[in-house]
Order: sequence, then structure tokens, then C-alpha cells
Amino acid sequence: MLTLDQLDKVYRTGTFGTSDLHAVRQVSLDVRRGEVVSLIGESGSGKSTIGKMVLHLLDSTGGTITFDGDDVTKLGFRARRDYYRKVQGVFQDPFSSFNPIYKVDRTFETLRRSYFARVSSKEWRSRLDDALAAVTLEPDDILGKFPHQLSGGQLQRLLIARALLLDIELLVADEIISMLDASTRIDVLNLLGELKGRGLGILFVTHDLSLGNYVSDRVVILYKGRVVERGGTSAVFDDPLHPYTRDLLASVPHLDRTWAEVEAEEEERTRRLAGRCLYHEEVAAQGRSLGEEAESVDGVPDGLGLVEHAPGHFVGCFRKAAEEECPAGPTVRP
Ligand SMILES: Nc1ncnc2c1ncn2[C@@H]1O[C@H](COP(=O)(O)OP(=O)(O)OP(=O)(O)O)[C@@H](O)[C@H]1O
Repeated sequence: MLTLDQLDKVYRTGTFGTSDLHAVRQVSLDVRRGEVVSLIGESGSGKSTIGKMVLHLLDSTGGTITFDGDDVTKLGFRARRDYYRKVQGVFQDPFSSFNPIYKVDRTFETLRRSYFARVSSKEWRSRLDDALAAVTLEPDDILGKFPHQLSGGQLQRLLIARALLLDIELLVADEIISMLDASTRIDVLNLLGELKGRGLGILFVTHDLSLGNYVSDRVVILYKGRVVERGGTSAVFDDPLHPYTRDLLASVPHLDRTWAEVEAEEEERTRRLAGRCLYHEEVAAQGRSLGEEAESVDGVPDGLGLVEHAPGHFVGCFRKAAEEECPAGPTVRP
């Protein structure tokens, strides 16, 4: 359904836009119907930038985004309107998505005017009630209220209901539960599970590994704007290959295992992978010279970007930063 291919974003920064910040580098991934794909990475790794490009809130500087085969990187006004019928986003701070001086009903009225002008009032009300029921909200508790009279969880669910009214196919959920309390979090997560069951594809943006593990079918680990590893959730979480993924996972407390068990597992993995870079081993096995891989952006090797280490489990160069040597050796340096 959604495919990102070699997606790039360079921000112009500095007083007169004289510097470049390469926020997203050659990111490729896809999201299928009825599937949750999590974009996981620390702050500044480019997750939100990718989400915004998918939602057409930001232009990309390279690569393509296709939705059901159509390139959506350069949509005109009309085409964009059609795209938003199928693809919507919900963001971290639900309060900032509502205008505080208007009742929340206005969000739905605007939607009706833009997309459903011909639908009768009775039919519209019935659709609205259905959408609210899907996110377990009672119309009487919500409609006629101002945003400050509702909780963050209620507002977040309202935004999801708004998306549902459009009968969307893909939801970009950007840190949508990080501002919610624990009990509301689980409600919203369960709701996402239900929506997925109905065939919705979800691009779930999070810095929280445990959440990513809980909700996703597949995960994409981002480091400094680049995908370092991606694959099925259990493949990546049970056998993390890239040093960055391993560091991330090692920092998460495990309720089901002792630290000693976790450390023993990590030591075994370190022994297995010591001095190796699966990416370059694979490249060499394919008969390509490491020199060919030296084509680089800011010192980070490009070339294939990722290799498939096991079916569906991809990994990038083991170098974690431009300054760091790849364990495969200095030959990869430009
Ligand atoms: N409008 C902008 N202009 C210039 N640089 C930007 C802009 N937006 C983001 N950046 C930079 O791009 C990089 C990626 O930012 P982005 O917000 O996509 O990361 P993130 O992984 O979503 O982080 P967080 O979890 O903190 O939101 C960061 O270095 C950020 O400072």
C-alpha cells in the first residue's frame, strides 16, 4: 500500500538557509494493509520528518513515496485532497490539533463541509455516532464541549474518529500515546489493534522500544536519519544485529528476565558478531568490492544501504556514526 523508496530530506538551516541538515537518508520501507509498522529511533533520528513527508506536510528532497502505486511526493491541490481521504495523521499533542476557542464539533463540521457536503444531516449524524462508537466515545460526553473540557485521551480518540469518518486506509500515528496516562494508553493501543484488524495500515512513530515491540508487526530502526535495521518485530527484537539496535535494546529493562540473563545473551551476541559487519560480508559475498560501497553521503557508506541477513530481516553497515570505523575495515572509507 505505502512504499518509501530511497526517501531523503535535507533541511536548509542557518540564518540565510546556508547550511544543510540531512535529516532523512535513503529510507526505504513499506506498510501493507492491516499491518502496524513502527519507526523507532531516538530523538532527532528523523521519525517525524518521515511521517510528515508521508502526510505531505513536508516536501522530500529525494526518493519516492508511492501509495497504491501512485507517486504522492508531488501532489496538486485536488490530488492532495483525495489522498487525505485515504491517509491521515494523528500527532503527539492532541491539544495542539484543536483550536481552543471552538467547540470540538467544529472539527467534524469542517470535515463535512470539505468532503461530505452532499450527505444529509441525518446520515452524517449516524456516521458520526458510528465513528465515535468505534473509538469508544459517547457523543453526549464529547459534542458541544471545548477542547479544555476533555482529556488528552478523549481528544486523541476524537482525532482517530475524525480519521475513521474518512474511511482511511493508512494512519500515521506519531508518538500518539506519549502524552497519555497509563490506562488511557492501553485503550488507545487496543483501539489501534482493532483498527488494524479491520484492515487499516498504521505507520507508528515512537522512540519507545517496548511500545514498538507491543504494537508492531514489523519494525524499522532509524539512526541519524538512516535505517540501520528492519524486519519482523520478533526477528529484530529477539536477534538484534546492528550495534545501534543492540544498544537500544540493552537499555530497556525486561520484566520477564533478570539482568544477568539479558547480559549473558548480549555477551553471546557480541562474541558472535565481534569484528564483523554483516552488511559488508554480504556485499563481499555478492562479489562487489568494498571500494564500490565507498560512495558516501557525509562519510556514511551508501551503496546497497541494507542487506537481507535472514528472510525479511535487513541490516545496514555496522558503523554507528560517520566518525566511527566499520569493523569490516577502513577500506569502506571514501
Ligand atoms: N523544520 C526544520 N528545520 C530544520 N531542521 C529540522 C526541522 N525539523 C526537524 N529538523 C531536524 O531534523 C532532524 C530530525 O528531526 P525529527 O523531528 O524528524 O526527529 P525525530 O526522530 O522525530 O525526533 P523527536 O522524537 O524528538 O520528535 C533533527 O536534527 C531536527 O533538529
